[in-house]
Amino acid sequence: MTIWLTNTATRKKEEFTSLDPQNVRMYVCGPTVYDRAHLGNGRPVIVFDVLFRLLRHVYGADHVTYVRNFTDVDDRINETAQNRRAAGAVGTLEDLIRERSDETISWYHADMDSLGALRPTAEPRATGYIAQMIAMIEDLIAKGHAYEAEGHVLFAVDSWKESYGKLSGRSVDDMIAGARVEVAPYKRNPMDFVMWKPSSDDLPGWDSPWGRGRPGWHIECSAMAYDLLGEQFDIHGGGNDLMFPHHENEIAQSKCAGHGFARYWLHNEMLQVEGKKMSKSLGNFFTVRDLLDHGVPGEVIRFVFLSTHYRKPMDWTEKKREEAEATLRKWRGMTDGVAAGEVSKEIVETLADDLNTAGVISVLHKLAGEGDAAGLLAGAQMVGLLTDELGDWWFDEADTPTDQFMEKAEYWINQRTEAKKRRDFARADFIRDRLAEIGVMISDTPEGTKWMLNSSAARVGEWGILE
Ligand SMILES: Nc1ncnc2c1ncn2[C@@H]1O[C@H](COP(=O)(O)OP(=O)(O)OP(=O)(O)O)[C@@H](O)[C@H]1O
Ligand SMILES: [Zn+2]
Repeated sequence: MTIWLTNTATRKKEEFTSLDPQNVRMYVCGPTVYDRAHLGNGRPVIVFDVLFRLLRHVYGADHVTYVRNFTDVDDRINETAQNRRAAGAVGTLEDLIRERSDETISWYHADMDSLGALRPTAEPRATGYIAQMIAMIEDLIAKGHAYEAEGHVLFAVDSWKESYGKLSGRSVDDMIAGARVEVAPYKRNPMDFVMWKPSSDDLPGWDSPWGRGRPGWHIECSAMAYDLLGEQFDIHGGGNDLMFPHHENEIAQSKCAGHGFARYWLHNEMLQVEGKKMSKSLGNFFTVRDLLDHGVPGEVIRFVFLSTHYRKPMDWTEKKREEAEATLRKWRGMTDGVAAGEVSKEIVETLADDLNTAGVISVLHKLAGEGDAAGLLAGAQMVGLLTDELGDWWFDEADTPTDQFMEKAEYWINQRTEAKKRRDFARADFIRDRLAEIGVMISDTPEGTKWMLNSSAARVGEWGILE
C-alpha cells in the first residue's frame, strides 16, 4: 500500500516512505489556547486526524506517533488573565494564566472530541518545554545563527540566507520588500525574528542566560518536535496560513541546530467566509461550540469538511449542512445493527491518494447504492464517520413512539393539564418532570401543549414512576 502526499516543500505529490515504519512520526501545530476554537480551527484537526487514521491503518495503530502542541505562552492569554485580575479575580497572574489555558484546553478537547477526532499521542504544552527552548537558543547562538540584543535573542536570517524562504518560495529580499516587518533598532536584518524576549514584572517569565523573559512562538514548535520526535521525523502539518513566517522560522531554527527536521510538509487550505479566511482577527467567525449548541451534530460538521479536498479553500453553507445530515441519516439507517465488514481496497487507495476524502465519500455513496451496508460501515469508519461515539444525535425508526406510548403520553399530558386547571401546580410540575425522564419533552404553546420524544432520556417508557 503506497501513500501519496503533496509535499509543500517540493510542491509535488510524492510517494510517502517512513524513516522508521515501526514509529511513523508526525507533528502538527496546535492552537494558541486563549479562546474557543472557531470552525476554521476544526479543519486541520479533521484533516490530520484522517491522516493519522490512515497511517495507523497502514503501519499499525501502535506504530504512529502524532504530536500536536498547545501554545500556552501568548500575549493574548496574558491579556485575558490581566483583564480578569483587573475585574477582581484572585490569584497571581501565573495562576490566572494557567486557569485560562486549562479552561481553553478542556473546551478544545470537548469540541474536537465532538468532531470525532482521535486524541494525538502527545499534546505538549509550551510551558512544559522552556528549558529545551533555552538550550536550543543557546546552541543557535554558539553556532552563529542567533544573537542577543537588548534582552532579546534574534535569529539571524543572513546566517542562512540561501535557504531561508524556500518552503514558501520567497527570497529574503522579496520578503523585506513585501512584508510589513516590525523594524526594531536592535535587528541586524529586518527579517530577523525573535526567539526570546524580555518580560516585565507584570508578565509571565522564566530565568534565562538573557534575563527573565519568555520564548517566541516559533522556537516552541522546534523545541517540542525535537524533544518528542527527535532530530528528524516524517510529517509536519498545519494550516497554510502558518507556512510563512511560522513554518519557515521553525525550519530555519531546526536546520541550523543541525536537525534533519520534517521530511514532508502538509498544509490544509482555509475555511473561508465570503472569500476571506475565517479568523479571530477579522471577526468573521463562529465557534464549533456555536454550531453544536444550535443542534448541528459533530458528525455532520465532520462530513462537510471531508467533502472538500484539504488543499482547496471551502466555506460552510446551510445547504452543505442539510445534504450532509440527510446522507448521514440514510447511512445510519442502513447500517443500524450491522457489523462492519472489511475496509475496501478502493476506499484505502482513494484515501492514500493525497487524502482524497471527497473521493472516499463518492465510493461510500456507491456502496450505499449497492446495498453493501457492511462495506459502507467499514469504509465510513475508516474516515471517522458512522462511529458509535458520533451516533448519539441519530435514532432509528424503532425509536419513534408506538401507539401505546402515544396513548400513555397523551393520558399523562391531560392529567397535567387538569392539575394546572385545579391550580395544583406542584402536581403539574411533578408530572412534567417525570415525563421528561421518561422521554416526553413537553412545551406549552398558544395552540396547546405539544410534545416530542427524546429517545436518549434516562428512563424511556418507564411509566411506573408516574403511577
Ligand atoms: N480559517 C481557517 N481554516 C482552516 N484552518 C485554520 C483557519 N484559521 C486557523 N486555522 C488553523 O488552525 C490552527 C490553530 O491556529 P491558531 O491557534 O494559530 O489560530 P488562531 O490564532 O486562534 O486563529 P486565527 O487564525 O483565526 O487568529 C492552525 O493550524 C491554523 O492554520
Ligand atoms: Zn508550529
